[in-house]
Formats: sequence, C-alpha cells, structure tokens
Amino acid sequence: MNKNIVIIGMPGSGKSTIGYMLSKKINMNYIDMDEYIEINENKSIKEMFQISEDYFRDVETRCSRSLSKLNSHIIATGGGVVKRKENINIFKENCIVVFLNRPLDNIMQDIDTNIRPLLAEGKNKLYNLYNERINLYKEYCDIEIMNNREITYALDQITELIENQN
Ligand SMILES: Nc1ncnc2c1ncn2[C@@H]1O[C@H](COP(=O)(O)OP(=O)(O)OP(=O)(O)O)[C@@H](O)[C@H]1O
Ligand SMILES: O=C(O)C1=C[C@@H](O)[C@@H](O)[C@H](O)C1
Ligand SMILES: [Mg+2]
Repeated sequence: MNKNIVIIGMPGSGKSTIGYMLSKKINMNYIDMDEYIEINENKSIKEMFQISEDYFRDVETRCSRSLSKLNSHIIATGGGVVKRKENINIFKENCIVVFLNRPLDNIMQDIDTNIRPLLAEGKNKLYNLYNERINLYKEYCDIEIMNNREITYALDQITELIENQN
C-alpha cells in the first residue's frame, strides 16, 4: 500500500503496540510520532510541555505535515493529535486514519501515568480526556477498530480492513 496508515486513539489504547505489530505483519515501516517529535526537536515531550502545551502542539502539527508526505508507513500518533483538526486534514491527504477504541477501564489497568505528562494529575484526567475527545476520534477516522479483547484480535481486524482498502 502506498498510503500511510495513521493510528489515533486515547493514551494507552494500544496504538504503539498494535501499530508496530501491524508493520511487521504487512511489511510496512513503523514510526511512533511521539518518538519522532522528540528526536526532531531534541527535547523530551515533558520538556516541551514545560515550555507550554501550545509549543508541543505546534511541533506536533509541523511533524504531521512531514510524516504525511511519506509513503507506506504506519504512524502511531500521540493521543492528542485530534485536538487540532488541521492535523487530521493534513493526514487525510495521503493516509488512512484508523481509530483504535479501547475501553477506558482496560486502559486504566495498565497505563503508567508517570511517563505521560497529561495524566500526571491522576487517572481522573483520563476520563476527562476521553469525554473531550471521543467524538473527535469517531468523526475524524476512516476506520474504527475495537480493541476490547486480546491484542491479536484487534490486529486481525485492522489487517483485514486495510487489505480491503486496496
Ligand atoms: N488488547 C489488549 N490486551 C492487553 N493489553 C493491551 C491491549 N491493548 C494494549 N495493551 C497494553 O496497553 C499498554 C498501552 O499500550 P500502548 O503503549 O501501545 O498504547 P498507546 O496508545 O501507544 O499509548 P500512548 O498514546 O500513551 O503512546 C501496553 O502495555 C499494551 O501492551
Ligand atoms: O493525549 C495527549 O494529549 C498526549 C499523548 C501523548 O502520546 C503525547 O503526545 C503527549 O503527552 C500528549
Ligand atoms: Mg504510544
């Protein structure tokens, strides 16, 4: 496939894990957008947030633009990429946008709030983020995949739907 596959979803929904597994399964390249942003800026996400959230969001938009120009990559985004519709419009030019929807209670069980700056205030924050964002994820995606069973189940569904896009 020439287009990129962009995975959106809540923090802890499995974007990085499933994105990486999918890249191996269908032989595409994999990029974790949070890692890409940190390497490009030479700053950690935490440091960028310490400057300001707007600072981080501007970098995120710039990186959306450069990543969208690639071909045949699977891109796991940061959970907040939907906060700017501009990012989604950029991706839609050359990517299929997949929403990985994992129940919040499942996310709560294994998320490490210490390494995610936006969740540092505690797990309640995750409920607020979910309520703010759920409609955006649903509206902006081309495909929605439920990640509510074992990882391989979501992986198989995503593979099948993507193969049907060809
Ligand atoms: N269906 C599942 N069953 C069991 N564990 C899962 C499932 N989906 C994801 N996980 C686990 O949840 C954790 C969070 O997944 P992952 O880091 O891939 O999420 P993410 O969406 O990339 O999060 P972030 O936006 O914070 O980068 C990982 O430990 C992963 O193994
Ligand atoms: O949900 C969010 O807004 C974020 C999620 C992370 O992946 C990072 O992109 C950053 O910490 C912001
Ligand atoms: Mg991730």
